Amino acid sequence: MSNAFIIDGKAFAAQLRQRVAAAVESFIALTARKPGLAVVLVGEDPASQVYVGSKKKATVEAGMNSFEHRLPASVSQDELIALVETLNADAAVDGILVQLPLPPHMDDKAVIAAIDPGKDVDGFHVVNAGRLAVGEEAFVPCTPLGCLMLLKDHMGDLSGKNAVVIGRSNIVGKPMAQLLLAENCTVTIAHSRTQDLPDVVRRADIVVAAVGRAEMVTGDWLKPGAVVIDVGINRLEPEAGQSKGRLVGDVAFDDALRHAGAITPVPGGVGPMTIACLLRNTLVAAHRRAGVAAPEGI
Ligand SMILES: NC(=O)C1=CN([C@@H]2O[C@H](COP(=O)(O)OP(=O)(O)OC[C@H]3O[C@@H](n4cnc5c(N)ncnc54)[C@H](OP(=O)(O)O)[C@@H]3O)[C@@H](O)[C@H]2O)C=CC1
Ligand SMILES: Nc1nc(=O)c2c([nH]1)NC[C@@H]1CN(c3ccc(C(=O)N[C@@H](CCC(=O)O)C(=O)O)cc3)C=[N+]21
Repeated sequence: MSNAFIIDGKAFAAQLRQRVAAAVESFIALTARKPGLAVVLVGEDPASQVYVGSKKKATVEAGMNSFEHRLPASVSQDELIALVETLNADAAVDGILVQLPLPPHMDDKAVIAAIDPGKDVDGFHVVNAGRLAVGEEAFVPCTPLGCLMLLKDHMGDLSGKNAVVIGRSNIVGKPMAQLLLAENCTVTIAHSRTQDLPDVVRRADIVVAAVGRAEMVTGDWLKPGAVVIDVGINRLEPEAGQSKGRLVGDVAFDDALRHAGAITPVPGGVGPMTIACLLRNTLVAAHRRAGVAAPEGI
């Protein structure tokens, strides 16, 4: 089999960000204010600091206000919730993102529950998860939304396709499965207790890997021609003489290339789409709060 098509998430994300930036200009002309995204980072986790930095840069580049709140890891859950409530009440804030994971003394669920569902641009609040599950308009988590955009762009109609989602987290696997189901796929959700995972994956026309295990999915697991979306972000140990290890996905990329029909790379695949979809959700939140129609097809 010839080499798979490489789905360029970075390029798709750049185009989406341009559409968002154009829509931001129209929003400002209409309402005389900028959409605003508040990002809350608790603690000093270096990977989280990098993500928050790139979110801020992308937000400002799209013409939106970025409000960054960095709190020490020692902050209490009540103090964090008090900050979230201040942001809920702040008219300049359209979207609120509390960077996960939170320090161990905090309960993610309680903090997410404090976010106004209308400002929950991560789509993590139970109200948004419930709306997605029953097919009502919802804020959809950015990573699965970005994966779905790439799939539809590459494949067109997804009706009747066999889709296997590996991973069942509330932020990636479960909402990804809901989105694929809404597109009329036949969806299987695999996880750490799944038996014969390679055989399950071999039946899939679409594979979404969201596990967090470096290069777990190998080429021989794939049905020839399958479309593979690799959500995993795993940092390998540095090689001799290097300070940083390589970033790899949950799929053994070079091996999968020889079996898949198409595949997203890591980096440059799903990651940039997550950030672009965060801007997209913030734009939509701003329109809803202002009571004006959001542009079509964003
Ligand atoms: N590109 C991006 O924008 C983003 C990337 N990520 C990355 O995606 C990956 C997944 O993230 P997230 O969903 O938050 O991770 P979680 O750790 O919350 O979930 C991992 C899932 O994988 C399952 N799993 C673990 N081991 C196996 C195994 N051996 N076989 C089958 N399933 C297994 C777990 O099963 P069980 O439920 O049974 O424990 C769980 O459902 C990570 O690498 C993360 O860094 C995450 C968010 C955004
Ligand atoms: N409340 C919350 N919302 C999130 O959306 C959220 C979160 N918490 N916690 C952490 C995860 C992870 N995540 C990523 C975003 C962008 C890239 C990304 O842009 N990756 C680049 C590479 C980046 C690099 O080089 O390190 C790429 O794949 O090309 C990756 C991962 C969002 N997350």
